[in-house]
Amino acid sequence: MSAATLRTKGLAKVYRTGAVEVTALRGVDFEAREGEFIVMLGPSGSGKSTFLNIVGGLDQATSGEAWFQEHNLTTMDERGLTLYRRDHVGFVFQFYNLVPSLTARENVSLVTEIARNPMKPEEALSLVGLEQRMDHFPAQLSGGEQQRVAIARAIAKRPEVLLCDEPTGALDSRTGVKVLEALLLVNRELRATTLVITHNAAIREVADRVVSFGDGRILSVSVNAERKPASAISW
Ligand SMILES: Nc1ncnc2c1ncn2[C@@H]1O[C@H](COP(=O)(O)OP(=O)(O)OP(=O)(O)O)[C@@H](O)[C@H]1O
Repeated sequence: MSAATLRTKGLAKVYRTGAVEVTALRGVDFEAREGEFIVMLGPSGSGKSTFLNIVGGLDQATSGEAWFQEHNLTTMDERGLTLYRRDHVGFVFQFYNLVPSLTARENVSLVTEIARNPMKPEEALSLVGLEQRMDHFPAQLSGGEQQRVAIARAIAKRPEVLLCDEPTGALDSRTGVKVLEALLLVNRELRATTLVITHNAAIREVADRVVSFGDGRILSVSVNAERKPASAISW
């Protein structure tokens, strides 16, 4: 069994806004190995995005620990977290956040220009099946294609960790399946540890493991003895 890429222990997060406190995470113990594909389910407000943001170095825990390989993210300063995000983490969100005035190729170049060991934008776009669309602007692409550009942008730096928050949330079933296929392919090709948050329970079938959140905790973890291909699911 390969070593843990991500690990948390007693991870807790309290948001304070003025006098109001919201406890988003209440002690989460978690481990993800190299190359694992993990689907995270749970009701709205159960802490999934907060968890993803902390292991992605976008937010700080209130207590507990989060580790990337041998690096403790919870004691890292801002600069360390910036380098961690830049060099090791790819993010994919529900809304693609592409620059409208740049082509697909140029959107991916934004990342490859600052990464340490990037692939060429063309290689990343080919991996997600967009070799014919590199010179199109976002407005000339469908929602699913725009999301695949966003995936190409996230993976062009060859991240060890790929974090996806509702990547198919804005897409219909057929388009969402294509996006899921792209995620599964890059997970296989790059061996990036991949965490996918979704409200869509059908997606659980493609995962190695399924983690269910509830009220700031992990309520259950299940292992899929058999994984379905994305083409076998719909919603
Ligand atoms: N920046 C913030 N400031 C204050 N409270 C926050 C903040 N971000 C999240 N919360 C609160 O923390 C709790 C967990 O939110 P989080 O977004 O992690 O849940 P989630 O499971 O991802 O929900 P969803 O599925 O709706 O995205 C919620 O009660 C939310 O209102």
